Amino acid sequence: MTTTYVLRGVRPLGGEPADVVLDGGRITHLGAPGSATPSSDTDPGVVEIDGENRLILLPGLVDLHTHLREPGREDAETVCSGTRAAAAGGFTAVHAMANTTPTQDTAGVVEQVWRLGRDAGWVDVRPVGAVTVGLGGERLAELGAMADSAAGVRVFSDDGKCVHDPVLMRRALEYVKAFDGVVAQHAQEPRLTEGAQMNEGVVSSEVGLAGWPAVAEESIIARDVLLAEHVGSRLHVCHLSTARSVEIVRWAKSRGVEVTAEVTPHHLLLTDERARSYDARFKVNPPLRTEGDVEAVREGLADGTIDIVATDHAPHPVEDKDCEWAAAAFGMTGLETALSVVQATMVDTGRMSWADVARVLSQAPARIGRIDAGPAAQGRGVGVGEPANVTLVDPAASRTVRGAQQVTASANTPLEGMELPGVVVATFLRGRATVLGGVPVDAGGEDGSGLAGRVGETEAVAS
Ligand SMILES: NC(=O)N[C@@H](CC(=O)O)C(=O)O
Ligand SMILES: [Zn+2]
Ligand SMILES: [Zn+2]
Repeated sequence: MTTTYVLRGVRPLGGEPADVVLDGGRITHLGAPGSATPSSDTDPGVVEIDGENRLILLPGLVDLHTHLREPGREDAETVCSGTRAAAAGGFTAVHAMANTTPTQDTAGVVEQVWRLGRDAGWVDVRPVGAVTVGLGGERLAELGAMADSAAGVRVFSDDGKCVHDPVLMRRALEYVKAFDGVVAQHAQEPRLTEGAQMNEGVVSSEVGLAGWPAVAEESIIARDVLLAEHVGSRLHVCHLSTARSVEIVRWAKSRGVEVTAEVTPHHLLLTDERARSYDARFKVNPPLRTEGDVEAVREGLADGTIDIVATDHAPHPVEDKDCEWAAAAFGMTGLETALSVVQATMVDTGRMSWADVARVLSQAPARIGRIDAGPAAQGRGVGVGEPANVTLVDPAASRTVRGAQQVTASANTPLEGMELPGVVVATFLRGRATVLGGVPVDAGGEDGSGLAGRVGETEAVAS
């Protein structure tokens, strides 16, 4: 039995209140409050949720940059735990980065990750394919075979490492054109960042940690937009973090280069001042930058120079983070807090509307990853007839972030103890609830069979 969900008095994209019905995996009704006819009084297959004219209905969030760690580092995260965390954060699709062990550089490995995602049933998992064999930066991986596999790879990245050889980068850009793919570059000139631990600047010299100059990122982005223009291909810039990176992308777009760019929630919120604590939760690649950089990435996101927010969710086990700064791993979790950080930095500051949030966290990432078409389309909005991939958010609620209480298997959040606005109340994947009452629904598989007995939680939402 599948459940019909009637969402009463919800605000699609933050607009006027409406009634929305999710039935048979699709949005079947969107009308004025009171217009939805299915009722739980007369039909046991109907669950009603009261949005109280406050809850915001967004298209399911799509992450272009997630590290799920499986295969190889299941102690940090698995496809199941990571995608469950994604659903809790309001996501219905994630792109799983290729820096696994073994590397996602063959059709076999990307199909394995894709299958694990499908069996877990929390979100659609779109594996990213490695650009080079083993992320070694020497030989192109089998890009075509990964594109043609069941996983249907469209995004290719050596993330964690930079494709620094310009000849290889050029070949990759040329190659992916054949299947409308995109190369997502981790822009880090390796020679300029040898031994680097944090942003190079006033703070790094004061705390005595080796600095990582902004130009190490900017020089690669500048080179890559020129290469993308030269070969007429699509380039995506991962986790852009400096003011001049924004300037370069703005310039490239003004020339018509097919470049897109992402910023992470942590680069929208935090600065390198955090490194003064020597707390390795703030150690990340690229590093947290300066106040001026934070202002520039916010401005770039608001004016469309930066296309999307991507989490770069990078879980690490406690022994790899709770140690001396220099010995700690780079990376922070982000799936469960991304939407709240965007609300805090962009919506509550008046820089962006909720429709803009839908664009940068769902529609644009779905388009870049080419998952905005086909039967399992994502990021298409909340119109009648669209697949029922939607997220219900309470913008007036807030919570205090506790890494140990998050759904992800790792606790390395840089937001520990921070109070953030916005709570994901419910997430639906093709009409099946993956999260209800703010809690993941352990349904398992596409049939939603696990939903029986969970209706009580739904009533808690409605009351
Ligand atoms: N962002 C990080 O600091 N770490 C990422 C790699 C990456 O995104 O470059 C990881 O895989 O841990
Ligand atoms: Zn990276
Ligand atoms: Zn990453």
